Amino acid sequence: MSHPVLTVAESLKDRARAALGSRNLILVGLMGAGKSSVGRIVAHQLGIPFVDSDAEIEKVSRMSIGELFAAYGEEEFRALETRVMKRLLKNGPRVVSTGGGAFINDRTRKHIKKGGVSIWLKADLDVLWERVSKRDTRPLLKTENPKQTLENLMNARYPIYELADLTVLSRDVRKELMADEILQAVIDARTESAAR
Ligand SMILES: Nc1ncnc2c1ncn2[C@@H]1O[C@H](COP(=O)(O)OP(=O)(O)O)[C@@H](O)[C@H]1O
Ligand SMILES: O=C(O)C1=C[C@@H](OP(=O)(O)O)[C@@H](O)[C@H](O)C1
Ligand SMILES: [Mg+2]
Repeated sequence: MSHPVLTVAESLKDRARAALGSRNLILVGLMGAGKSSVGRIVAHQLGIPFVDSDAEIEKVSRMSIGELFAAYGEEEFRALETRVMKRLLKNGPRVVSTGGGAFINDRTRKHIKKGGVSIWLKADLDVLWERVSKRDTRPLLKTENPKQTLENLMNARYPIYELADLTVLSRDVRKELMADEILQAVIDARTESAAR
């Protein structure tokens, strides 16, 4: 017996959830790209846990990211970030939002590559600047010319973010739309690899 007419198209989230399987979905990209806020929505859509590596680092250290940088410096922060990321990626599926420098660190990037599907939220300088300039919580931008610092970070880091499995363009549209585009990218990647 066949039932073609009664087949209801699976929703975007069901298809993305099936495509992800037990892998983690790891959001990477520069400060202000929307990793933390959009990542939470994506996890909710998929019905899987959400973790933000910065929030987790703040929890284990009982310090803010700013306090950690001030007290121990960036190098120590990166070492802690590597350990925390390794632990967060052990069990999937989860949506894991990283801090902007995590994927740039060779050791952390290896854990990310092994731990699931990485997706780069790519944005242009003005979009990022408009967002990050509203808050002063990011220690790397406490410089004389923070917009120039952000541009320097873009130039240094974009070739490395390119190594992520997928890329989605982050721009000023509703965060829910950004989340849908991420789900679609996960589905498309699965379909493409199955077709090969
Ligand atoms: N698509 C979007 N449209 C408008 N504002 C956004 C969008 N995505 C993120 N934001 C805002 O930009 C700021 C930085 O976002 P956040 O999720 O913290 O980025 P990240 O974790 O990548 O640094 C937040 O205030 C957030 O609400
Ligand atoms: O780009 C970076 O090196 C950093 C990004 C921050 O996270 P967000 O990208 O979520 O702002 C935070 O981890 C820290 O301030 C360092
Ligand atoms: Mg964040």
